[in-house]
Amino acid sequence: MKLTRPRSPGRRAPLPLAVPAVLAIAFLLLPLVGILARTPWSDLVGNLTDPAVLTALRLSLLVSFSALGLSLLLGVPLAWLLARVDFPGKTLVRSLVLLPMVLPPTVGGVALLLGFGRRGLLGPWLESWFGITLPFHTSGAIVAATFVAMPFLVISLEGTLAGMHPRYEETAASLGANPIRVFFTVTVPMVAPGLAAGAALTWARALGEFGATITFAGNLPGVTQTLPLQVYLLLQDSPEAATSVSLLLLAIAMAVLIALRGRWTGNNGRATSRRRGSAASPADEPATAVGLDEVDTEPLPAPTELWSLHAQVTGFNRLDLDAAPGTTVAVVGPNGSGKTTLLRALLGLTPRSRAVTRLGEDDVTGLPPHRRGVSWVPQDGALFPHLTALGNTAFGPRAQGHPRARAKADAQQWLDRLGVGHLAHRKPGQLSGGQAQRVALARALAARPRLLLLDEPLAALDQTTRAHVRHTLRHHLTGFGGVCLIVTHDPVEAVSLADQVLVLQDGSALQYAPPAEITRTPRSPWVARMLGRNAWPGTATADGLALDGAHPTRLTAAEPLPLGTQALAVVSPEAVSVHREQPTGSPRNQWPGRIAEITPVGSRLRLVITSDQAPDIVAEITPQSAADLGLTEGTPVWAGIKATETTLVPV
Ligand SMILES: Nc1ncnc2c1ncn2[C@@H]1O[C@H](COP(=O)(O)OP(=O)(O)OP(=O)(O)O)[C@@H](O)[C@H]1O
Repeated sequence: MKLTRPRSPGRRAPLPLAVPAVLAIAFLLLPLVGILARTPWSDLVGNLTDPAVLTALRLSLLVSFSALGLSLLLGVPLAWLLARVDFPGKTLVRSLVLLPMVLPPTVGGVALLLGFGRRGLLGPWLESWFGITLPFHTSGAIVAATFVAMPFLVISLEGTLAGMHPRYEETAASLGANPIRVFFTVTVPMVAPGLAAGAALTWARALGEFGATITFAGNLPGVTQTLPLQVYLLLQDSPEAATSVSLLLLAIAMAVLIALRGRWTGNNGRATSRRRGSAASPADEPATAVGLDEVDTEPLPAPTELWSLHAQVTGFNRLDLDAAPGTTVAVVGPNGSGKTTLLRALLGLTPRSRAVTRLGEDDVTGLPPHRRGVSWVPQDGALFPHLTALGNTAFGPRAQGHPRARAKADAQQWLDRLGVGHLAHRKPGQLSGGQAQRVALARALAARPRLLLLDEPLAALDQTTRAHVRHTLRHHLTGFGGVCLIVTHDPVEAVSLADQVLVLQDGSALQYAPPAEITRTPRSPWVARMLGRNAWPGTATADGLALDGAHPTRLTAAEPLPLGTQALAVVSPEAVSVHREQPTGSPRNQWPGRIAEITPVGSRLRLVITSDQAPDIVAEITPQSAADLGLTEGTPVWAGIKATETTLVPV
């Protein structure tokens, strides 16, 4: 059955736009139709196989491919520089690159004469030092073609490079690849579509070059007379032959455009990884919890090497961090508190924070990222889209100099351990979110790091998958002999994965303690709220806390602090009792309020109670109690907290 694309409503072109648009098409088409209409088809073969035409064709191919080669040699580094490095005068350099595209080619030719001609600025030097004379020489035609064509390569590639997120290259460096290796094994393959598009356009432009060539290199048959120059000559003596050669050039130009198909305009399906969580082919298995756990049976080897972490961080982050081998540290903190900056400082990737870092006995502070032994898994995994899961995982061992076969065997082992060995041949775009996370972790571990940095490893996963991948992660981190830092916004992740929790605020460590201690005595309202607890700041009184803020409330606690101590009153939501009437008796702290929100949390309901007399109170009750009390949003209630359930934490 033939499927037709449904017409979207309201897409009909308005007449005032449609008419000039059709005229524009006719305007572009008519000259081309003219060539087709006037081509002497019977003499076509004869015209195109004329020795002079063949010589010009050969020369054109030589010149255009040489110009392409020269453009690649010079233009690729230039595009990289423009896309990746900030330097003074960058805008000027970019304008300079664009100039030959807008300059009349004959003016370009004159400029080349004045630069490289016999009497130009550089010409005499070229002649006396290297014996090179560009004008009236094939090399001159190549220079002219390069001058006008190279901008196409630079502009196209710069756009592609700018669209490629640097985290791929940074991840590659963290796996041990030096900058040259990163460029050739990650950057170039990932920008290949843009590079190919730019190269094809550059070649086509060089093939069609006329004005700069005739002005700078002259029109010498067999030396500088390329096809376009020959068309110009033929037009005077033999217009029919000129039409035939024009047709040939037209066919070549059309072939290039058809091969590019929209890549020039950016619809090139750039080599970026697909969104996580969506399977690519019907053969893809869904990332079901069952699927994930069933394959997760491979036992882990005991860590063979142990690496502690000692870091003194200055700059935006100001903290000292010490962790024993095998410790998993959850890094938590509000947005902008410096979690990612801390990770990047440990990788040596940011000047915003500097980390004096010791891993085991080795000081890695002065080492470039690829020699630190610090593996980084960025938020989306940043799997290289052009490599299979196996290729991705073998990347680290290969970068560290292991032979291909051994690197692959090693990679397969790691994939097996993480339960994704059967997906080794898949490209990242064909993996589900959970599978991709496991491959990213396998890749990081296969690089045998001394410090592992995971930036929100589970953020992109849905709740069910997250629970299972978390379980796997915990399992696999037990076999890791270095320190692992996990940035997370998820309290469950922090508490269940980590041995220590590092709480950051404005770049500094607010608290660094085991999860149980953080849960029991959070040192900031933010952490308490993140962990789902009530935390109200205030000043210690004789029997509790005078709460800060607009509420004149005093809170009674069973174990008061010395008078005047600044402290947080921490109360777990389960300890808040909710009543429809003012409770008599037990709770020492009780306030009237209203239910502002009801949200399910697992098998319980979380209530937010607002009150004129106290800060917002979070309570957790069973759905049965909520039903018995007839609670809905807006219901007036009384909240009660026993003095024994109130912990005071000095801040
Ligand atoms: N390249 C940069 N140049 C200048 N400031 C930056 C740069 N990168 C981050 N910042 C700033 O540094 C601070 C810390 O940023 P960072 O990304 O480390 O925070 P974060 O804790 O990871 O935040 P989030 O939870 O939102 O990811 C923020 O105020 C941010 O705006």
